[in-house]
Amino acid sequence: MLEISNLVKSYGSNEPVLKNLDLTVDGSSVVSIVGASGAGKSTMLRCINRLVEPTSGSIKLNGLELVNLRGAELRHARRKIGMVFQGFNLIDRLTVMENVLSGRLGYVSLFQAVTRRFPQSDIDRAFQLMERVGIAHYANKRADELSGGERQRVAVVRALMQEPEILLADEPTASLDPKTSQQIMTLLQSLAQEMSLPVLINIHNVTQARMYTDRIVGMRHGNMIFDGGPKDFNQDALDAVYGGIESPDEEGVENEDAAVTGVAV
Ligand SMILES: Nc1ncnc2c1ncn2[C@@H]1O[C@H](COP(=O)(O)OP(=O)(O)OP(=O)(O)O)[C@@H](O)[C@H]1O
Repeated sequence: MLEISNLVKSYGSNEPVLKNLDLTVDGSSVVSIVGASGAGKSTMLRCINRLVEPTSGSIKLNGLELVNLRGAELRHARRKIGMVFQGFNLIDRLTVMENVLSGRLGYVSLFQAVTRRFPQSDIDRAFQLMERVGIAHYANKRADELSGGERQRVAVVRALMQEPEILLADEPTASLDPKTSQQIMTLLQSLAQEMSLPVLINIHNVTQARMYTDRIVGMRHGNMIFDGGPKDFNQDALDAVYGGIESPDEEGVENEDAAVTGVAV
């Protein structure tokens, strides 16, 4: 379970970009974080894995306070936080398997890491997960030979190799076409269920947030101004979150839905 309370983040002496946020997410929930550009979505996600230092407040993952951890304790805690990015963040010149195994770097010795001698149990788990997401046949291909959707699957498997207790996804579908985006969202939804893994997704596509997540959190100017089910995220909520600005992906919704009818994942 993730428990965020009174989270504040200010960059330098500027006005806080996160203002006393509270958020609790339990196992297997898939939560979308929506909001206009600059609302603070990425900052919140990055405070959780401490890529950004919170100014004050508390972030607990399964009871462990993450704020103020240092050194080895922080490295150990980070192993339990998987992250998936818009740009996939793979190492292009390495194979799919090598990228996937890099998810174990926090668990192996320096010697094993440098010589890339991973335990057989890691290799077995890598194949198991690659099978699960449909990329096992690409194990020996270079990462840069894959399509965007395939690359994001590699990134998801790499994150799962960390044996995470939470998965954070920062606009995981923003670089993908509509059909592939839907496949990735369905995949994240299924994995959350199968692994009892809470998943937090920063997403600009409100249609996908409504379709593929259990809960939507709406942010505006660093405040959480909506927290509810997809059905409750109606026009009023949309207007409140986006303040009359058209949300980026409300346009063309019908086309997108039509494009993905019958997609199997
Ligand atoms: N490293 C930084 N230094 C100073 N200000 C920052 C930094 N990172 C983000 N900000 C500011 O914090 C605010 C929130 O940014 P953040 O990236 O969290 O928003 P967001 O909701 O994720 O936006 P987007 O949807 O465009 O990614 C913005 O005003 C941004 O300019």
